[in-house]
Amino acid sequence: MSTASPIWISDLTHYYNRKQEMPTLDDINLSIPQGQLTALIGRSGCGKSTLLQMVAGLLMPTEGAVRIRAHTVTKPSAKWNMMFQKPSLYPWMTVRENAALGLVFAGTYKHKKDRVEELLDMVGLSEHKDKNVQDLSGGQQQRVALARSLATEPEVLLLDEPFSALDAFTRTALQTEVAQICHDQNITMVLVTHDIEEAVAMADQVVIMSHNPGQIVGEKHIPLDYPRDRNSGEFITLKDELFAEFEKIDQAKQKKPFERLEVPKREVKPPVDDSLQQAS
Ligand SMILES: Nc1ncnc2c1ncn2[C@@H]1O[C@H](COP(=O)(O)OP(=O)(O)OP(=O)(O)O)[C@@H](O)[C@H]1O
Repeated sequence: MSTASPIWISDLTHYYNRKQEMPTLDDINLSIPQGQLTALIGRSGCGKSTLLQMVAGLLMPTEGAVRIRAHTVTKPSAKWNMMFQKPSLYPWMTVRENAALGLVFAGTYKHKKDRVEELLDMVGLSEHKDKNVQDLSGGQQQRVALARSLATEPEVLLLDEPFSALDAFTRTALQTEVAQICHDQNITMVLVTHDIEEAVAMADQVVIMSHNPGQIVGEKHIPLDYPRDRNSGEFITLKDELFAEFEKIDQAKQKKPFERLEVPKREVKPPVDDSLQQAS
């Protein structure tokens, strides 16, 4: 089982270039407790992927910092794995070889071969392990990417719209499975999505962002057990409440399209100031 870590995002502001009047991300403060499943939702262009890339260490903020456990994130790490909309597999390799890649790079595959086998079984690919990944469907390829992400026993799993290219049945199945796996293995998950139903299906906490500038304008706790019944009254009510929240934000933005919305300052105090310490 992984030992998941809390994420601290403090006073984070980002400009992609100096000519921008409004920052892409504006004074983002967010703490994500250990093992929590968080969804970032917001309209296209509000900065969700930018924020996720900063948590992944793929992009540095103009101001502020992301910390995972006691480390300031300054570069990618196998401890926090990212999954994208496209599974980015090596087409000439088999399912097993692709799933093992993270371990091969870490030099630990020899000792952890069994883990790859177990994960491929867990994600429903038992019969496909020796196939070339090109011969799999999109959903199966995304399962390979999931097995590869989990093989290195990440503390944090970062998902950038990972299921949006899949058909509705596969998408629903993977949403349920990934949430259950993260929940069971105490992995801290951050999911970027446009899809309110996906957020309610997978997350413990939904963070709502607005655009121009990208701000956190709301947060909603989803107090439902896993696996979740999408037809239950509670599920539908939570989904409706999130839609209503979204509409409220849209109306506020229509009145002030390029202004900050007034939201209470969120206080996030990371436990230690270790800005010189880097994650390995
Ligand atoms: N490399 C870049 N250089 C300059 N601007 C960028 C870059 N990447 C993103 N942006 C801009 O930053 C803003 C936020 O983009 P981002 O992709 O983070 O939003 P998003 O909420 O994830 O959008 P979507 O839901 O459509 O994927 C957008 O206005 C986008 O055009």
